[in-house]
Amino acid sequence: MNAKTEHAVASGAAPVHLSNLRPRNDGTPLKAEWFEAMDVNLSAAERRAATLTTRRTVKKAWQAAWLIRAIEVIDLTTLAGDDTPGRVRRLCAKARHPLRDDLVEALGLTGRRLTTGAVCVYPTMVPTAVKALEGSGIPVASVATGFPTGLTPLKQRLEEIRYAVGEGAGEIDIVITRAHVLNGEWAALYDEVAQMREACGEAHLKAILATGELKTLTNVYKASMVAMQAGADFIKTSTGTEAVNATLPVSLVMCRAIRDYLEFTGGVHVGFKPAGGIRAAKDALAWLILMKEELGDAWLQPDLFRLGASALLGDIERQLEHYVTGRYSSNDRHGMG
Ligand SMILES: O=C[C@H](O)COP(=O)(O)O
Repeated sequence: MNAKTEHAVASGAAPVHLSNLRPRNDGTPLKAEWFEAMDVNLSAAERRAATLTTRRTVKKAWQAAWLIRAIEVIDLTTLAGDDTPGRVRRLCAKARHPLRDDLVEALGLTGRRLTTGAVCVYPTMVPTAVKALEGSGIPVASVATGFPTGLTPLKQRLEEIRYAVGEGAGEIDIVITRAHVLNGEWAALYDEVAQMREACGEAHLKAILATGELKTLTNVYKASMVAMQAGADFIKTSTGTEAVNATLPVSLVMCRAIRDYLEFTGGVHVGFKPAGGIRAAKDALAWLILMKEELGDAWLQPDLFRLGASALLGDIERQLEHYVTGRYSSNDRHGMG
């Protein structure tokens, strides 16, 4: 790599300051007038989403810089029934050192802090992750509230949040009750998310809408708005277990809701997290383009944007290796994530 491209990689992915977190979203009272008349046009959303990746392409050095940024916003995730402390420790080691040393050096990033945005695990794995990430500044995110369906009594769901926070999780990924959306029970949805936010204390709350189960994009918009009014710091597409997980049209609608909320509140920034099935580096680029086009550069930082993914990092590393060496290596050279 020559000096010019090295500079593009290094400067395109400026260091991220985790201590500089955004203020929490305090929410608002439930305001149905902000969403009740909304009717999202499905084909218009699909058309706009399809043009995003064709109108803007990211090439060579800038692509490498964007992939570095993608690494910095990954919530590196393991949410499997056979998770063990050993697997979580290996994932945390990968979060601390997401790229091989030879690639870091070839990309001109030696000495620069490079980690994933967070590590995301089940509640009982939080203590292991907290210990493994000690001193790294990488937050531990925990799913909670009966993930992935949320169909346990509210009392238990709130207790689960308090448990994860008590064990050191700085971020809580909650799931909503889909039935509240499907039945138009907006006050019930608002109350549920508001109680969950309260149970989070200082921890940031990401509200998983499970958009693949909400039937319409209009429901996605309304659920997004209600979750933000109830104080969600992030809205997140999916658990990774729905039949349909993160898609660009759904993400577009959620970004528009974030933009409207910013405008209605006079400046409250809410983050966005697509998750589920995001495995290819080119998908990560598509979502970064969406954020830049729809919400602007502030949403290219980990305090306002995360990619929830268990298997994306391996492909990003593979693409960066190709950028540096001109060759592809086999998938099994790129370990967890
Ligand atoms: O929240 C993150 C998702 O569970 C990850 O889904 P994935 O395993 O399809 O990447």
